[in-house]
Amino acid sequence: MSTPAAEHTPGLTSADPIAARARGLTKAYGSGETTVLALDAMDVDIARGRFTAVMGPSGSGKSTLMHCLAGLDTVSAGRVWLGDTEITGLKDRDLTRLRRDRIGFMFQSFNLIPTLNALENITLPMDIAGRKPDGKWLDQVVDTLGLRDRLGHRPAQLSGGQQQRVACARALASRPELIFADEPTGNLDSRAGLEVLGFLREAVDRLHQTVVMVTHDPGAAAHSDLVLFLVDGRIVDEMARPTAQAVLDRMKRFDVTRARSVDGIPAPGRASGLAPAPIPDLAPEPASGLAPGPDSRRAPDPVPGAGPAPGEAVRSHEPPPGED
Ligand SMILES: Nc1ncnc2c1ncn2[C@@H]1O[C@H](COP(=O)(O)OP(=O)(O)OP(=O)(O)O)[C@@H](O)[C@H]1O
Repeated sequence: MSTPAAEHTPGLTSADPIAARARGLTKAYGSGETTVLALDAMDVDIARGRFTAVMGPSGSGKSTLMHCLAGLDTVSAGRVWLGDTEITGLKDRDLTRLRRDRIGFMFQSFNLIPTLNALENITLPMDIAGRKPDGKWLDQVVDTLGLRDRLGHRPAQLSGGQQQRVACARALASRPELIFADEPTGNLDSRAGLEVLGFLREAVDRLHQTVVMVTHDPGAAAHSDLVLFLVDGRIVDEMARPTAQAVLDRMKRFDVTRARSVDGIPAPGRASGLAPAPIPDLAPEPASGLAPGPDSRRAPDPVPGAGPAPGEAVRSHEPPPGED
């Protein structure tokens, strides 16, 4: 939503400290007649220490927003900050370091390394960065997520829910300023999904982490403190203390609006038959050059569990937290 600075910016009351911020955030894909405006001059503030959900119809720009806030994708216009650091304009190498040190990622496919046990997977991003885990914090994360007796197990020896908990612990382990979760329950049955949402909630309530979660599921969004609703690359509404029913009702209204809009003039950010964006491929420490753009995106790995060998971890299509 592009709002004048003096007005309320979605995601925040004036008293909240800010974990991430975007102003005039614009992302266009393609050029000329085939241009798709995925984000349309968006202003947003992500409150620190809170759980924010991002919802909206398919193609509304949710993943693009997450990628741009996380510095996984370049912006076409506008500015993005992580805390006080402006990330737009950072060199690729600095961006990589910032993501590794300050951001945690959780994705739909857990992206664990099959040959490493749970503990090794959890600490892998820090190992790659040459950082020693904070033992006390790690213990707290492991216990909060109920993984204590599973640390020596490899992913194949864990249930889907346990694997996602390991992915959650990996995102939390370095105590990042901000955790981005893209459909983190998408590959889980409802019980395991609920469990993971409960852990994300606890990460915010007990461990004082900040979580931004993209989801299609009103039930998942109901675990958040605040839901931001996107339509055609703009934030059109927000809902504090959401319930699943209230979120569902709000989403239904978008369907009606969109159906009307399809009959008439297409909305600016409407998809032009393109598939939603897969997670971009990220190299570990790019030697130089440009931040990963849309062309660097690869289709997701179709073979579940067929993750890369340990040495290839950083080339995965869905970057483990801070491991990019
Ligand atoms: N690499 C790309 N090249 C061209 N267009 C893209 C690319 N990535 C995304 N888009 C377009 O940008 C718009 C927003 O996509 P995005 O993936 O952010 O939406 P979304 O809300 O996350 O969708 P979904 O809920 O289906 O995952 C869509 O119209 C999409 O087709």
